[in-house]
Amino acid sequence: MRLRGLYAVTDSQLLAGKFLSYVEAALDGGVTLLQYRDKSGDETRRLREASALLKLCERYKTRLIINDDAEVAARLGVGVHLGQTDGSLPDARALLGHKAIVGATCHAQLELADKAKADGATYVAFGRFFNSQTKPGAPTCSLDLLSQARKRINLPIAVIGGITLDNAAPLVAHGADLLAVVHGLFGAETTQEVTRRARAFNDLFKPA
Ligand SMILES: Cc1ncc(COP(=O)(O)OP(=O)(O)O)c(N)n1
Ligand SMILES: Cc1nc(C(=O)O)sc1CCOP(=O)(O)O
Ligand SMILES: [Mg+2]
Repeated sequence: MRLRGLYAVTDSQLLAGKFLSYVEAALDGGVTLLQYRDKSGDETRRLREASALLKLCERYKTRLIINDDAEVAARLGVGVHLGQTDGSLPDARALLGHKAIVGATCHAQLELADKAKADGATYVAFGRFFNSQTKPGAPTCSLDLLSQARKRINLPIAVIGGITLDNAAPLVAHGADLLAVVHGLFGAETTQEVTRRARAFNDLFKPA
């Protein structure tokens, strides 16, 4: 499977009261990867919500990724996204097997991407590219760094941080494969608008 297109990332606060309906609306518009990102620390909730997302993903033939938690990913048989302090990537790879998607945060550091690749990552993620309501304090990353990464790293590249339909096109032009988006997708007033945005993000990958 080619990892290219919209990478929808959930946010428990933003999606409170509309979690499954908004995620399904995004899946309707087309999602290459769906990341379950929950920072509540409530493991029971995490397993319950991730299981519900897995059912939806199976219906839409979308791959599910669990943020931070390789154990939950292993229980569900899905992929994981690990930041620099989220545990060992080689251990996660060993736990999940060679077919699992394992992503790694590389901030704005090419050396971290080299290491992630050597450790068995499926994709590398750079960010944040713009002001982010979800994670305002994340380190910043430039388009120039993205171009360098594209030349140097032969893995799918995810980009993240403040991405919207208005600012995403240059990221694709500079080599991004996956647009990882929270607010720019789910910060919509209606499910119809979520679906429209998902379609429009995917359209950015179509040849002109
Ligand atoms: C696709 C993608 N890229 C980066 C991140 C950030 O991961 P991390 O640095 O571990 O920060 P948290 O998301 O855990 O707050 C991500 N989740 N997804
Ligand atoms: C979870 C996350 N990680 C980032 C990084 O730069 O590593 S930015 C970010 C937040 C993404 O949400 P939004 O699309 O609302 O900005
Ligand atoms: Mg993390």
